[in-house]
Amino acid sequence: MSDPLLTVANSLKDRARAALGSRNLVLVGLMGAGKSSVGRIVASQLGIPFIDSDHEIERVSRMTIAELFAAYGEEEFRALETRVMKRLLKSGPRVVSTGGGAFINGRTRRHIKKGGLSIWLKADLDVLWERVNKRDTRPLLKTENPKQTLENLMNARYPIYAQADLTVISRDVRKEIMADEVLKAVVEQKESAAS
Ligand SMILES: Nc1ncnc2c1ncn2[C@@H]1O[C@H](COP(=O)(O)OP(=O)(O)O)[C@@H](O)[C@H]1O
Ligand SMILES: O=C(O)C1=C[C@@H](OP(=O)(O)O)[C@@H](O)[C@H](O)C1
Ligand SMILES: [Mg+2]
Repeated sequence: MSDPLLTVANSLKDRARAALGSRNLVLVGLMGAGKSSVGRIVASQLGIPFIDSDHEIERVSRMTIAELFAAYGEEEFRALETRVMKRLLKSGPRVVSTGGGAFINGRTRRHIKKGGLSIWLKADLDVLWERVNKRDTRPLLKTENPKQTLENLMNARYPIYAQADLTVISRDVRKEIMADEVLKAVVEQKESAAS
């Protein structure tokens, strides 16, 4: 006998997959929002490839993000990020998790708008801080007061992330639940576009 709960779960995946079509699903938002970890789950649920743009940048440059910032500075990093994103978005469907600054860069944002459905994982300061303060891999947070830096980035960037096609609130629930909320948002945008 089929399990009714399983049937609902399957149909959410199938409906989200159908709604996405050949587009890329692009996760944007601040450091710690869960783009990399939730994106991986969403891709596996949809049965399509997952790419994290930071990992791709590290693979092609054979350097870590921290090394790239230290050796070439943020401007060069952004130029490389733009090139990598442009290439990743040429074909789909894929789930592409971006680094937090990608959508803020005008050129990269235009590539995202052209090549994908963008989704902002929006979180409040305390949620982000709890997550990012456990690791020191993020060069932009190597400041005297990293929590204040994060808050400044929130103030500067949130109006721009708000231009994403969809928004999902990233909260302290399991990553699998966040992934389901992303899938639901994809389904709902399709249904509201059709009505
Ligand atoms: N929903 C969640 N619940 C608990 N921890 C989470 C959740 N989402 C992400 N994390 C953790 O927060 C940290 C940052 O997540 P990550 O996916 O790297 O974010 P981003 O790519 O947006 O910077 C990681 O350690 C990750 O395991
Ligand atoms: O917000 C940013 O400008 C950055 C976010 C990082 O990615 P995550 O958002 O995945 O941490 C990484 O791309 C780099 O450290 C710069
Ligand atoms: Mg990430």
